[in-house]
Amino acid sequence: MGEKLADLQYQPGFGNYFSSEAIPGALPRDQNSPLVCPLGLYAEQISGTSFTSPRKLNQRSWLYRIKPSVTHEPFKPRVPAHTRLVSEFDASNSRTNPTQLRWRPEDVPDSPTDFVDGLYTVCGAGSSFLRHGYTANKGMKDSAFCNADGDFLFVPQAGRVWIETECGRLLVSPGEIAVIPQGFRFSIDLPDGKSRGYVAEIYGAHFQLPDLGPIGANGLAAPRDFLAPTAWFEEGLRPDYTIVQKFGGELFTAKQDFSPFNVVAWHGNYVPYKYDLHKFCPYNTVLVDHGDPSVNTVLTAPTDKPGVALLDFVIFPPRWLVAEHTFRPPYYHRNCMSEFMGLIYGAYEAKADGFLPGGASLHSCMTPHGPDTTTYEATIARVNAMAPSKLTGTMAFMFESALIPRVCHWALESPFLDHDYYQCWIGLKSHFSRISLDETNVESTDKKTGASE
Ligand SMILES: O=C(O)Cc1cc(O)ccc1O
Ligand SMILES: [Fe+2]
Repeated sequence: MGEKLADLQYQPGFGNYFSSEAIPGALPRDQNSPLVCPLGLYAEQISGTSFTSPRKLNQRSWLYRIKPSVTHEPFKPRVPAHTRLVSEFDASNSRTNPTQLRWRPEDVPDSPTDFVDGLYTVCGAGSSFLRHGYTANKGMKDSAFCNADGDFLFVPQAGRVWIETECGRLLVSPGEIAVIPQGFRFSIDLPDGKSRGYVAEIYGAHFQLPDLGPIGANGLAAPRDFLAPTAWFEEGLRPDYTIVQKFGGELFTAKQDFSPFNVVAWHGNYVPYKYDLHKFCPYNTVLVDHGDPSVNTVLTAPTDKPGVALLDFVIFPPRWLVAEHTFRPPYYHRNCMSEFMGLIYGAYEAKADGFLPGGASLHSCMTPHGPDTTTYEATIARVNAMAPSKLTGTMAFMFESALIPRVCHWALESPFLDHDYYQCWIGLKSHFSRISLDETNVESTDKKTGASE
């Protein structure tokens, strides 16, 4: 594994037309599909958008491989069937639940579990948007996974993942994310022996960088910080290799006698990629009021309605808090969008305890939520000492979606479900007084911080 980890090369850029050769000269120069390809390779196109999608949305890549991906035995339903993977959400496997839900981190199992076995669905909607988690303690051996249904956004939380793909390899550490678009075959190994994380799956859309509007041309996630792999291939016989294909929410397997990672060169703009969340350039309040979390959007998967996301991937990274006479933690709110949150490390600003790294919370459409009692009381106790402060050592994130998720039965019955979650708000007491103290507070806050002088 150490040898595998060394010297990984990436190509920077988001949405670029990349090209990469593991052997110089492997890429046809003047056309995509020559009569005979250089080095005797097969040409194969992978289309991530319909052929006729508008040019600015069109995504496809050309792979030049030792054998084409079609060379395998027929697909058969996978045995054993996967019990915790759901994609058609209905009353048989899930229910809606408007209450605030929170889960403690799942344990990584003791029994040998690779990424495919360790992938489980927490919640989702229709057949169009899902959130999964995974826990794994062994690499995928002689097998590759292919999601024919949609794109995977990986958010490892503990333990790195080594992802071999048809375009090359990605090493993804907690604090980084990776996107494996629909249809790419990939295999996951675990350099640290085990890994746990979150996965969002989207159907029918790909991730884009958000528009920056009045922020301007720079800020948030910079295109050059996204890294695509460079061509890498395996050759030779692999007598018992299995392709596991998720297709219509069900798993199928097919045997072949070679590695699917046999692409010697490729070019195109449909690629897996990774991004280090620590490179995010956050924008934030510099005078008053807590801004909406959309300002921290890393990637967005749009719906047809302008500004309405199938999935926004939003982060809450380390940053300075400087707002004056402002309640700095998230405000209390209800949202027509549904919010699934996870914590990669540290503590989240709205929850003093109970929201643990590796855990998750779900505040569905119009379900009220906000800071817990401890956070609220501690914040207003500091009303006269609001010096600039830095949030450090934390990385939380949110999958925010226009769809209303159904929650899988097993997730509602899980021993990791925190039945006392509601208690964190029960202690919020009335501070109501008919005589407002606001004006005096404002004045003393500004004087004490010195920040506005
Ligand atoms: O609910 C949450 O903690 C996420 C969130 C954070 C924030 O700063 C503002 C709104 C919001 O939904
Ligand atoms: Fe929220």
